[in-house]
Amino acid sequence: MEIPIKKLVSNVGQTESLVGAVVLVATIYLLHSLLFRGHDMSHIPLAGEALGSRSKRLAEYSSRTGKSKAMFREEYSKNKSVWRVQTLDGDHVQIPPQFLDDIKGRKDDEVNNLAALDVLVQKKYTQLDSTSDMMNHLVKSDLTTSLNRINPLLGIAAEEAVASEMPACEDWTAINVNDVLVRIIAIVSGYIFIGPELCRDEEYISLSTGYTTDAFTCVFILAAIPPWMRHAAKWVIPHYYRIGSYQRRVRKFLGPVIRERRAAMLKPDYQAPDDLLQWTMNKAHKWSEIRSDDDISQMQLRLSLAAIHTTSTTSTALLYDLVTIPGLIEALRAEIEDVMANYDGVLSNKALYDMKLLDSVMKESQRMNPLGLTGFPRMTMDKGITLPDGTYVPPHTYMEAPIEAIHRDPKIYENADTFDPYRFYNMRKKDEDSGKHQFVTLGTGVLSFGIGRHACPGRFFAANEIKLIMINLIRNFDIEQKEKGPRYANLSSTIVNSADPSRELLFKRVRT
Ligand code: HEM
Repeated sequence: MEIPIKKLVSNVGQTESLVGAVVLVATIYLLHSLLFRGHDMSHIPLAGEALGSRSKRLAEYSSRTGKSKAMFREEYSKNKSVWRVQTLDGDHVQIPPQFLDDIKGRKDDEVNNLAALDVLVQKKYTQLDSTSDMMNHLVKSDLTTSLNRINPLLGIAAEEAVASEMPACEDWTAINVNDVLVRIIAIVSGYIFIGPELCRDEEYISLSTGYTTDAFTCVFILAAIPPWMRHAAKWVIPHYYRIGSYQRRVRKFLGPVIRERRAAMLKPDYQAPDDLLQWTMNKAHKWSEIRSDDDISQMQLRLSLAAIHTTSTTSTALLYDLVTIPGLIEALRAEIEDVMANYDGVLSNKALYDMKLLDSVMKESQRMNPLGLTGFPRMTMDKGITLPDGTYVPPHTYMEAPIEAIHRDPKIYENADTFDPYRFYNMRKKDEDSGKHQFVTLGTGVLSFGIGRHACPGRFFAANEIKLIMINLIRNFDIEQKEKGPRYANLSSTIVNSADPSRELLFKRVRT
């Protein structure tokens, strides 16, 4: 067959360009791997070494059939010191409980939580901000210290939100409890974050719940593809665009409110609202991170990211646990009625403190079902660190604690795989003075709120919020699992260990 000379010349040209391109890419790749090769971590044992290849280990880590959970538990029981898990984002070093005190005591320029959170939320590609100094300050110094004062408001908010969001349930009714809880928690949190009127606005509910869902869907999609593709890939992920749209919408929603409040604050007799938006406005001038009203609005979105789905998924997991333990709902109802009678029906901070079975069940549920297989994300900074047993962890290494496996450690807990509603209740009874063993108490045995300086500052608020919502659900409804059998399994893959949001529970009203 005759090949036209022109086509031949052009094919040769194309082939040469192709070869040239391949050589160029290969050279860049080689140079990149030589110049920016990760630090040597071969002295740290690798999880799944026996699988033989990186691709097999990655497949196991990201399988959707709970293989990563089994892997974390097995490696945890095998290793005495730190060990590594291979991920698409490099090796993640796992910290056993005996080193947590050492690491939590180190300064932020040695091990840093924000640098690790940036990796966790794929900030390089998503530009997502998780927390900030001012947000921590507001939650610690304004929200938590106000709990005595705002608890009655939180009680009203919880009662109203359960009443408005739960269907009538005159007979047994199947409900996707996670969907309902997300809305209830957005409204109750919003009551304190932006006030009783705005928290019920559908735009606020959509912003405060949707932002996290879209942001984390984007993060999970990005985390599942090789890093070199992420910058390009993000442009075809619809959730990526939505992150920007929430940021624009919150500006439009809260901008006029902030301006109105600021104008009203000039009037001498103005009673400023007692909510987190107002506390942010009052202190904005002291924080360099707040340069405009827009920054104040964006703070509310970031707050939702930290506060709403963490609390709703914790509550969903708790309800899934409650319904599988015969007699537990009745026992909790009896405790609630007793304590309420002692406090003339007022759900004060102290009354909630006295609901010790409820508190114990919440902590046991968190122990059995932490939201992640790992927690306590920390990044080593420029120098790397040497652990108490002499192991060196190089600079810029992502570290975390295998918290699900720690929570099931038989050396820490008797019958660690059994849900014991009275576990922490009994421990608290024996050890009453120390304040230990409460839902909000930190320790190396239950790490769901982290540990140390950067542990969750919102846990006191979350504890009261969950209690108040549970009190309203338990007093008003009988609750059962829809599909009989074992507790609904968690969704588990990579480091995720979330209550399955698609399952239903049955509710029947017992009190009108
Ligand atoms: C049950 C619900 C919640 C869970 C399970 C939870 C869990 C966590 C965890 C694991 C951390 C990281 C701790 C560490 O790295 O050591 C954290 C940090 C944080 N949480 Fe929560 N959280 C919850 C609710 C809340 C709420 C309601 C708020 C706000 C009102 C909040 C605000 C924060 C903030 C600001 C940080 C960053 C702390 C820092 O960087 O120093 N959280 N949370």
